[in-house]
Amino acid sequence: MKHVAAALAIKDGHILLTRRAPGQQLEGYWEFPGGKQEPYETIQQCIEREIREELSLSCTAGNIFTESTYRYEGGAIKLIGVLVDLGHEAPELTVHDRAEWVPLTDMLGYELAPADIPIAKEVINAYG
Ligand SMILES: Nc1nc2c([nH]c(=O)n2[C@H]2C[C@H](O)[C@@H](COP(=O)(O)OP(=O)(O)OP(=O)(O)O)O2)c(=O)[nH]1
Repeated sequence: MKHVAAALAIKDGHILLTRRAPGQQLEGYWEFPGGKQEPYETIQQCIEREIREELSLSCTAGNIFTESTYRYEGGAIKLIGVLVDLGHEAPELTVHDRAEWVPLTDMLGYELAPADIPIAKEVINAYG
């Protein structure tokens, strides 16, 4: 199964969500920044690389918070939510068309990628 790292950047009651751009799989859905784990990297290295590539930010990834398995038409993924401190710099988007710091209590009002919903609920329970 494909392992996908998802950055859970939580700060001051908000979380960073990014929107998948036109032309991508799951276009228009909001998600946690991140991407597929390469075989040579840890989940933390994967998050740090994806944050650099997608948001042009450097960060240190922390612990795994939780995981969710979801079966899309194209195959199943294991989405691994990793806590990350992004500091206060503004992201520069390279693959997404929007990014927003969303109040935790509003997160479920965004059209999240289906695999993200159980993780979002756990984040709200723990931090909301
Ligand atoms: N990055 C990220 N991907 C997610 C989330 N939720 C979710 O279902 N996914 C899915 C979308 C993609 O099918 C897969 C992650 O792949 P990716 O972000 O590298 O996107 P991609 O497949 O377009 O990348 P690529 O083949 O072009 O390398 O996981 C999420 O919160 N963050």
